[in-house]
Amino acid sequence: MTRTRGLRRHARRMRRAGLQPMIVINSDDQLPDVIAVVLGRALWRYRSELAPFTLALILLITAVTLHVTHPGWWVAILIGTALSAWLLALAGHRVGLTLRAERLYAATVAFAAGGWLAAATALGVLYRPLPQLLFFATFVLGIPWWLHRRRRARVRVERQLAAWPDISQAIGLTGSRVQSAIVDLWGWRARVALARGQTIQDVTAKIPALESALGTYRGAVRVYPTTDDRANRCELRVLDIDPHADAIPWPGPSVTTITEPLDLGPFEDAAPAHVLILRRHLLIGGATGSGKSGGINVLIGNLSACRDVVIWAVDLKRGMELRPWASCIDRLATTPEQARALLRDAVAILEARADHLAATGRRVWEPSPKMPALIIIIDEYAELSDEAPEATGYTDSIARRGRAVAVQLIAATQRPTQKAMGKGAVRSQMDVRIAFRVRERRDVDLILGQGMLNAGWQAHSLDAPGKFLLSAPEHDVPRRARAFLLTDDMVRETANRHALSRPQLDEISRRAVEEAATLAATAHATENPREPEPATAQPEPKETPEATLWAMLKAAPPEGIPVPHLMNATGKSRRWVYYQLNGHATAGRAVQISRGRWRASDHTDHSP
Ligand SMILES: Nc1ncnc2c1ncn2[C@@H]1O[C@H](COP(=O)(O)OP(=O)(O)OP(=O)(O)O)[C@@H](O)[C@H]1O
Repeated sequence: MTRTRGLRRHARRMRRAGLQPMIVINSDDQLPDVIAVVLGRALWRYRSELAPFTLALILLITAVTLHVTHPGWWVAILIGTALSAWLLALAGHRVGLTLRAERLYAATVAFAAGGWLAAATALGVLYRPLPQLLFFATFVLGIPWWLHRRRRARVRVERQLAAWPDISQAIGLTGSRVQSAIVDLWGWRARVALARGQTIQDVTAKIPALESALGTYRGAVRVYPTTDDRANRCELRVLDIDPHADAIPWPGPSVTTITEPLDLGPFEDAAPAHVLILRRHLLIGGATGSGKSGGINVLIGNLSACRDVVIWAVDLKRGMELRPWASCIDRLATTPEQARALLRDAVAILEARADHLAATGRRVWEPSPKMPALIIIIDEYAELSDEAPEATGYTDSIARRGRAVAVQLIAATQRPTQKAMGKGAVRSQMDVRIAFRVRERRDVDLILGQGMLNAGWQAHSLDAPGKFLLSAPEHDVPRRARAFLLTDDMVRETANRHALSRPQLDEISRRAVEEAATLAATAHATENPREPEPATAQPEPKETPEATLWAMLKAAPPEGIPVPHLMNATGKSRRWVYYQLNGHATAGRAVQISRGRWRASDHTDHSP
């Protein structure tokens, strides 16, 4: 025994000297003892991979014991098995089984293991086909275990952390300790306690050595101060996968309210690019094909899940980009006239809200499902300036005065030159800037602001679609991020899911829109006594709700008009709208095109 301890000490000394320990055995040495040590270490090191065999062995021993001592316990085992499988399936997330597949797997294993144990307790382990069953089940149920990505990642991290004393010594950070570590989707992060006199700068200087010692790719290790800012602690971020190597599928909405920051996609170190957009205007710029529309999809995907936001949009490319979201967009303008009317109404809302705030002695509009924020998305802003230049006066007002009343702009454009952005203050009022790849270096300053290129915001060097730089009050250093990517199916599915839960504009805003439309109609009638008012998305304000609904059904595009639009235009409840729609459908006057979308039937020429 003393000899073995001596051998171990010797091996440790050699390892410290940088040599591989070599075990020398002569004929009269204590061979079984050394083999036991090596075997024990291997069993311990590979304990995770061996877990299915360990479980099978435990079952076997337990079954043999119980069959001899308490064969009648099989009923209790069976009840316990059913109960634990059921609990794992239903409440497994409480013990860290976050995915449904993981919970189902755990429940299946519990059920199979418990069922076998009950049978073997009653009948004996040699009762056929119990031995064969145990053998095959170990392998079949072992496969998902061996292939499970998170388990493998955890084991890899555990091994790297176990080697930390050696690693820290090899790179000159002797005495530092890993206090805790978390494995996530992209790799792992650990809190490191530094030895006396070591600083975070010492660790940063050792990053290349650390990457080599951990066997990662170059650029995979980041070092940050800890949140408590202690000088003798740091956070180590180790990436297994480069988060920007491939397109990153959108995981779904990250918010349900605009009062929380939403997640646009990960930065290079996998930290989420969270940005708050409440009471802020957004400018999105980038060359064609750089991913602007993808970025807008992420924004709308999140906003569509917020019950305290009404989305309006202007898409003068005939609605090509934004139409897939139509069921979640309360009002979509696809022609210059509609855009003009939409922005005019937005200014009317802004003013009505400002009056309301002044009258009630409040400073800002707090969005809620009953008093939602209004977000106006303008895709390709330059087209608006070109085709409806007078409408940019409205965007100017919104940009300057919209924040407090939560009437906000999200404008996207390739190059936000002064000409493209109209003459007003829109560009200078943008609080959050998102720069996708630009073609020319000088475009960086156009999107992000004067001097940003020289300050290191190199948007011209972004090398893949969807990559962007984010400038916002909480993001003041240039860090590359990559937007999530929504496939067409994801857009369709998300829009369908949220279409029915979209909020309506509040009473104050609705009344402001009606008044603005009446004023515009009166002004138009005065200027052009014979011509009718050009068609806009809004119906005649004086019509009855029934007539408004019918007019909108008749004017609906082939894909139908969303129910929230009908609710908004008529000012009636969902129940009322559906009651009317059912009446029209029964009479053969209206048809449901898809979920929540209706139009007048093709064969009808009679009004109700
Ligand atoms: N986040 C992303 N991750 C990976 N690929 C992306 C991402 N966003 C966009 N792409 C790819 O780049 C292509 C162009 O993207 P997108 O249409 O969003 O660019 P754009 O800047 O809006 O272009 P345009 O100004 O011509 O409309 C898309 O078809 C898609 O394949």
